[in-house]
Amino acid sequence: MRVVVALGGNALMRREDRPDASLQRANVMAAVKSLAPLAERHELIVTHGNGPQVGVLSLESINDPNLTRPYPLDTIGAETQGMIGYWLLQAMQNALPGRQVMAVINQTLVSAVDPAFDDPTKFVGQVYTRDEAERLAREYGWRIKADGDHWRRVVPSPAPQRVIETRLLRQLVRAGTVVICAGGGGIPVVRNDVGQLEGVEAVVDKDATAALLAETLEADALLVLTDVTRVMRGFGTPHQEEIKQTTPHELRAEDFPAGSMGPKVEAVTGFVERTGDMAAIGRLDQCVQILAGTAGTIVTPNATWPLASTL
Ligand SMILES: Nc1ncnc2c1ncn2[C@@H]1O[C@H](COP(=O)(O)OP(=O)(O)O)[C@@H](O)[C@H]1O
Ligand SMILES: NC(=O)OP(=O)(O)O
Repeated sequence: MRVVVALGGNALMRREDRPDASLQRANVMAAVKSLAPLAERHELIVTHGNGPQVGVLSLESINDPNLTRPYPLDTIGAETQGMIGYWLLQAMQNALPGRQVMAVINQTLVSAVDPAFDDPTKFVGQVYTRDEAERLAREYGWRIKADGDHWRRVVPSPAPQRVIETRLLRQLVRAGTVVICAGGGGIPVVRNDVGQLEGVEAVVDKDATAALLAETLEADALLVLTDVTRVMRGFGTPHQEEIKQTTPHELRAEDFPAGSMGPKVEAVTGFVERTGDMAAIGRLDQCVQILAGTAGTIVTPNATWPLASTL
């Protein structure tokens, strides 16, 4: 099977964690321990989030007295691909001796007139109190939004239209390489007036790019891996209930929050609708069981889809 997994930002660094490299590397090693059995049995493509890390590197750049202007977000996105990609690459190589593993820096085409540029929704960086966030917004010109009980910086997150390097990625996968790519949803780029690629100030949603990549690379399954066992109906209410197996039709009848579960549900729903294959959302450490259909929220084209026999 060919499997695309999207590794949640939470798996690498929780919002409230200190951003020390040692902590993130330990989290990456734990993630890879869970993913290695999938890579042993299947063609594996790994994408990862970068929201917390973009915030850290952006603040460093803002506070660098030697810079005339802070680094733009496309450049910071590339930095996070290099940094997280390197951690994942090394951990995968150590876990899978004899397997070819490659981490690539790559770009995702977005529309320069995507409405997301006027309505930032992607949370980046750490959490603040409302007062702190408002002070930073005034000082740095940030847009901020409530994230649960906290406040965070938000940046535009335009829809991914195409992963620029798709053909090369396909060749790597066909050659048996475990491919780490489209980190942070891919470096956001547009085509300028003369047809040249150019970076833009944005952070693409990695779940949305993972779904696009899964479709274009003809994956058999898309796994969106995060820190919750299953998607819940009535999340956070006394009546919340886990969704075990569902269909795009059923999921589209529910409401999920824009900054967290919403993009994941949209990604899996869209993939299943467009391809007729399976997708799932669940906990990283249960990825093997999720692929077998025995854990997570499994999304199939219809309720009678023959899960066990197909997987
Ligand atoms: N209906 C829901 N079911 C389960 N989790 C939900 C739901 N709505 C919101 N969440 C929240 O979504 C979070 C996962 O989204 P997010 O923090 O963006 O993940 P990641 O950083 O791993 O990509 C969970 O930790 C949970 O708090
Ligand atoms: N780029 C992105 O979607 O990152 P997170 O998963 O950390 O939000």
